[in-house]
Amino acid sequence: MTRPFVPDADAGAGDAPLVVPGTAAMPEAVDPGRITPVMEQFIEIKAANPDSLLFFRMGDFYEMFFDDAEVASRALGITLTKRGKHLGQDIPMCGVPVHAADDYLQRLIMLGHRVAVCEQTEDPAEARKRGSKSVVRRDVVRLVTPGTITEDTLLDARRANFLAAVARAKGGAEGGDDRFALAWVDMSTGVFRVSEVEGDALSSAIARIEPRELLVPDVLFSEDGLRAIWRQSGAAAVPVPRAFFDGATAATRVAAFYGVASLDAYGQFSRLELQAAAAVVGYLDRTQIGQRPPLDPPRREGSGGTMAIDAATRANLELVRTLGGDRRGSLLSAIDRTVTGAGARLLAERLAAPLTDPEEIRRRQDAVALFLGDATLRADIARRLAAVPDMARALSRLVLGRGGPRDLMAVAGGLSAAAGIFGRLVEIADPGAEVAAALASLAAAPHDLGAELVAALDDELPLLKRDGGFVRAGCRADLDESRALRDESRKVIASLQQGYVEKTDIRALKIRHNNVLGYFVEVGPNHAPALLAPPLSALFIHRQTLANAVRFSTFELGELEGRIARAGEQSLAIELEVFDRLLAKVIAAGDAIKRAAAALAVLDVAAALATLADAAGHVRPKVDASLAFRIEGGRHPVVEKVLAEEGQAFVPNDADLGPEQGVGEGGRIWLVTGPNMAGKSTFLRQNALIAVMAQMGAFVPAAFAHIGVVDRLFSRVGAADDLARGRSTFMVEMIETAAILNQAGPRALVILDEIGRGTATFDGLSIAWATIEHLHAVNRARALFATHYHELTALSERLERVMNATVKVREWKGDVVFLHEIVPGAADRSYGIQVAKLAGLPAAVVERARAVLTELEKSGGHAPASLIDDLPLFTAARRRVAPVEAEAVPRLFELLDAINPDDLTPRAALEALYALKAERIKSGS
Ligand SMILES: Nc1ncnc2c1ncn2[C@@H]1O[C@H](COP(=O)(O)OP(=O)(O)OP(=O)(O)O)[C@@H](O)[C@H]1O
Repeated sequence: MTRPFVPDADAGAGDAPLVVPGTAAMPEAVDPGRITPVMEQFIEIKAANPDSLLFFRMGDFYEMFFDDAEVASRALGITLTKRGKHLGQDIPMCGVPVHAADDYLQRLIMLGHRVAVCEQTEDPAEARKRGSKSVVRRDVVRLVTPGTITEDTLLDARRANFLAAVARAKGGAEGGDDRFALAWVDMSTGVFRVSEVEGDALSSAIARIEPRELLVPDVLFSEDGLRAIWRQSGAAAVPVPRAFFDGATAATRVAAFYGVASLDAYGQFSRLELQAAAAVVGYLDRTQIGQRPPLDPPRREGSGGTMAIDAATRANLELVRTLGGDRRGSLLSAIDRTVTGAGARLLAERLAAPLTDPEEIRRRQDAVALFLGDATLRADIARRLAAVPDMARALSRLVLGRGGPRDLMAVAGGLSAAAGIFGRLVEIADPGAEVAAALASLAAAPHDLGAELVAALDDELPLLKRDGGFVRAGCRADLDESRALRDESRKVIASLQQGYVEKTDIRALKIRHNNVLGYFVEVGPNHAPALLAPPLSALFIHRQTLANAVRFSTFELGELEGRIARAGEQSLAIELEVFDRLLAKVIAAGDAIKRAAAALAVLDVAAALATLADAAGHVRPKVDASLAFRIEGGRHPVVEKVLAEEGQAFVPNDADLGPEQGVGEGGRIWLVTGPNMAGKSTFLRQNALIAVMAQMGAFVPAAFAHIGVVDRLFSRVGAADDLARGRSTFMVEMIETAAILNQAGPRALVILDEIGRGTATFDGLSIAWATIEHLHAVNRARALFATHYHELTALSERLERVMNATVKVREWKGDVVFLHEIVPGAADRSYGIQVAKLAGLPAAVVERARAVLTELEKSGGHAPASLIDDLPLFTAARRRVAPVEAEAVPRLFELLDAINPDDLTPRAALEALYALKAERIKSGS
């Protein structure tokens, strides 16, 4: 029986299946009378899984048919063929071999498809017993979606793989704000979290989690204002029937998932959080088809425990990937020295959610300090950790029934490394709370089980348990016996062949094996007559004649075959029994194993941050509940690394944004002016990154740092286009600035880089001006503001907490030399022309720009009419336009004006291009 993708009937379910836009659909009309039984079976199963590509198992292949075949062949670049007819039409088909299916699955999942894996659920021999026309039973055993994968080959070892669901409570009739809840799980490790967020924090919460797949109630899927959030999340967003989120049954459904009567033991959850959690577990039930992933109980995350960083800030600071989407060049890749996948995932999680509790931060710092103080210990732990397999993910596969012998071995390897690491660290007198907690988890790990696994499993292991050969010799006497019998029989076959060669005098006679005939004797066609004729025909029974071989069976071979098969079957049965016994023990010890894996990840992160601090000269920041922000000799961790690779030094800089005695309450605002390329943006960002690193518990690239916890971090760069969302540069800039001015409080850290640049000079200047005044008077946040508007520096005279800072440059023989040093004061001029010269602008343009600048400066910023006429570039251009062409220009402009590139299909764009070209030819003739 296949299960349609519908919510539980008892959850007040409708019968709407989950439909993901863009996936293949089945032909509407089906005439079962005219199709083969297999096709009939396919159509039935496909109809129950309309939202997924159906991998239909046929022997050694997964086949796809109809639209699925077309979609998959295009996506995978595999050949599309035909198989039979349906309603008079050819049935398109393509297939992938089972042994390589993971690769293809991965590619389809990456492209946002979902795949229903349909297996043969009985032996073909069983089907034959029901009659020669019977079709092998098949059933969908699993739906593979981006957020529910567990295979190492499909997962990124160094990244969590979250499936998230979002539930909404509409604001009250009095116009209260909407509230949202998020629930997110990593099925591959068992993490399960829930959290409630205000409407304006939804996108930043999703940005922090970075889910691979996001379940959204279908009513919210296309809602204006939310659609952009789903799209921006980068996750595969899936509209899910509302019944998945049903509030009345949510708590019961989550409790049922854990097999408990009530969730009280797991903590208190809001109704909205339970709705999101219930959607997640409901979806897991549907996609895992009866297999229950080993999830930890849901844990509630309060919103106050971590630094709020919205999506734009995350992107702008390039925390986990660059603006271009690469991991290389991000803060995470610059600071990641972890040696295990689990450690890398924990580091990424900590970077995405810096803490706000100084005490908790201190505990993490203590662990880093411990490893920093002892290089030998650190190197030893890193070496041991490097050999640790991904225990958490192996465990998850085992519990889901998808694990093999190698997963058992991964658990064994992890446990034995855990024992070694425990032994190495337990001697330390005062390891600090974080390491002590990790050690307690390591101590509680099931070490005996680890030893038992190692004793039972062979050194070389097959991927699948059904291949056998994974139980170590000497582990079970009965297994050794039946293996000996099997191997003995193989020797008997070799001697039988020798006997037949002698008996027939055919040296080329061979005994071979295949799945159809079993063991058989094979000779070339020239030797066949001898075996077909008496006396040998009494011994050799003819089975098959091929172009280049003739095959026979014998009574003795048949006998032996039976013995070998029985021995083989018996060996495998014993091995599977051993597997199941070990598996049961591993599952029973699952929680302790998971805790040990988590402890190893914690140690990996602490040791890795210590390694980084040691190599890159980071110091332990002082983090407390004050409003201080004093950095001495701060550096940008990524730019410094890039410069170092080029053999250049980074110039460290100080920042002090904390309140100052005698200058009123609130943080200070540094207004940074300076030429292009001087290092303003680098300076701004480095201070934000230092805050993030300090609060995630890392040491920081500075000589000294004192930070009063930052509760919200904002970083904006003016004039960042957001064409994908269809907003103009300036609009984006203003929306983002508005968000800051509305949300930043005295604990926030605000980084504004050239806000106001995207519009006319005076408008931009006025907006920047008013923004600073507001930040100063209302938000009172600690802020860094970089600008090209030198006029703003006058603000420092009026506003007590606004300081001017500038980046030092030196002029040398008409060129500009950047010193990258931030000093008090305002820039005297912008050096834009010198920078343009450095960039290689043609000398004539640079010269002319200098002349124009002098004129403009003389006339106080207004372009005198004489200047326009004098412009040599314009006059030159005017001269070059021939009279006939000049006439054509307005017409060309007209054509261009009529074009709206955003509305054009590729074909219309091409036609527009032809029209322009035609006009040009007309004017030239
Ligand atoms: N402290 C520093 N030490 C050494 N090199 C630096 C430093 N700061 C910046 N640089 C170098 O200068 C380059 C330009 O820096 P940045 O982009 O921060 O300048 P900017 O003043 O913001 O320029 P623009 O106004 O054009 O955006 C960087 O790519 C880096 O190579």
